[in-house]
Amino acid sequence: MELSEQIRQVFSYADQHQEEHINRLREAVAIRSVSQQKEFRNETIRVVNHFKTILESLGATCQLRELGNEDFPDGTKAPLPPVLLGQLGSDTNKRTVCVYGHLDVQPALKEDGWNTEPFELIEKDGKLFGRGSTDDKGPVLAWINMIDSFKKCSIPIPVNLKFVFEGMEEAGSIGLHQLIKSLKSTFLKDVDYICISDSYWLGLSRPCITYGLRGNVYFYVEVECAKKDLHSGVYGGAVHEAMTDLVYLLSKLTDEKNGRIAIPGVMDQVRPFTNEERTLLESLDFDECEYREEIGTDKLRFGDKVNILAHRWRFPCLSIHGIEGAFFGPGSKTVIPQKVIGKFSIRLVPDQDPDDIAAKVIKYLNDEFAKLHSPNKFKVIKMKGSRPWLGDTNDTNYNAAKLAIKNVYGTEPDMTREGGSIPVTLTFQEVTGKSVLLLPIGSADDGAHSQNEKINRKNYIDGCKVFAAYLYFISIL
Ligand SMILES: C[C@H](N)C(=O)N[C@@H](Cc1c[nH]cn1)C(=O)O
Ligand SMILES: [Zn+2]
Ligand SMILES: [Zn+2]
Repeated sequence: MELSEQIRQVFSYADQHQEEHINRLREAVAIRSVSQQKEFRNETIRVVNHFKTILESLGATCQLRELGNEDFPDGTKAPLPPVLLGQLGSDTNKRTVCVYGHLDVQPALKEDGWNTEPFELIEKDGKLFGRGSTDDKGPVLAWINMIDSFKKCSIPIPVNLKFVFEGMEEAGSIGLHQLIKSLKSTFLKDVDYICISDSYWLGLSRPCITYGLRGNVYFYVEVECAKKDLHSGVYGGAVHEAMTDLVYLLSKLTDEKNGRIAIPGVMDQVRPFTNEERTLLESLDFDECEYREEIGTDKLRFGDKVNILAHRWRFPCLSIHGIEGAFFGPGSKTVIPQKVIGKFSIRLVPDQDPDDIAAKVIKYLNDEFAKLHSPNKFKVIKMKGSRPWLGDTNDTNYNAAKLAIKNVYGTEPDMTREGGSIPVTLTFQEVTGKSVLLLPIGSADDGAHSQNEKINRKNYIDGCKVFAAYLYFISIL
């Protein structure tokens, strides 16, 4: 099925106005909307207002929905950024597509190993470097560039659009689930399809459609041994050190030889791996060597494509992220930290449930701590949880996306799952009863959450075309 001449005009406009579209990304990247750090909360609020102004300038009607405060473990509070709801078009003869995206980003400091300032968009060799360039400000702006291109060409957008843009996704989408539920019979009532662009291609050149996400459950393990940090020459040998207890506990989370999760019962709800899944994974265009090189490692846990992809997407994994309170700077400080907080999370797959997994983790760590007979204060806290999601790939939403990709890239997309989490995806599906599609535009090597995050100029500009073509096919299928 071919595109109309009008959609081709929109494509030409996007090609000819690349610099304007890149400037939009430059402005957005410059807003330090780091949702996990309280000190940037004003910036997460500012970014939502920034996108409201852009949407309104394109003719959308917008409203901000307040979500109240975030409560922190230390008893403090901070206001949550509002959620931006937008609407463009209300023609009852057209279908309505709801686009979700997030405007917050992961933390980033130049000292983490960035080659450039993370909150300054810098182009080098066709790559646009900057925090949020691919996750998720770039893809959200590709939707906006698409609208701008239709408007400037005076071509009607073939569907009605609704937007749900939030500023807390990287911090677990606090409060958003309740809001989505409350919008069921109002804002979301007439939505026919939902589309999210917040995942990545499997490789560097072949586009994908994503139909599955892992969930996530995040834990803090606190151990406290003293009322202040201690000199290890003066107190070492006399105290039960908090760090020693914590390192022991963290070492008990996975099996030391193969890295499997060692918490009893955690694997019970994982669906069996079928031959059909194996065949699907075998068919995908994925280069193990390219993946290994991108990571910068000589050896992965598995040497073959099927196992690598299965363990990225459809089996759970446990990652230890850091230790708050531990000495980490250069030099050889001889300190015994007073209190340390180990941070780890487990990515979840169907049919695991975050609350059930949390209960198992908390019991296990309490049992292991009891074995130490330590006098230290000990606490395990479940911080946030999100459920895994699987979509149905054989409906108009997915067919429109497949045709859009075929028309923009001249190739069929790979059908992939994603190992990351977008907490609100399943909530959208359950509340609306409508199809949710993940339509990534970024490449596998974009480095979301990592140093030197980027989006390729070509992916950013072509993303706008994919979205235009997708809406066209939604309107005619
Ligand atoms: C896939 C998406 N772009 C993403 O990066 N999601 C985050 C969301 C998150 C943060 N904490 C828990 N979930 C992710 O998968 O880490
Ligand atoms: Zn992210
Ligand atoms: Zn994201």
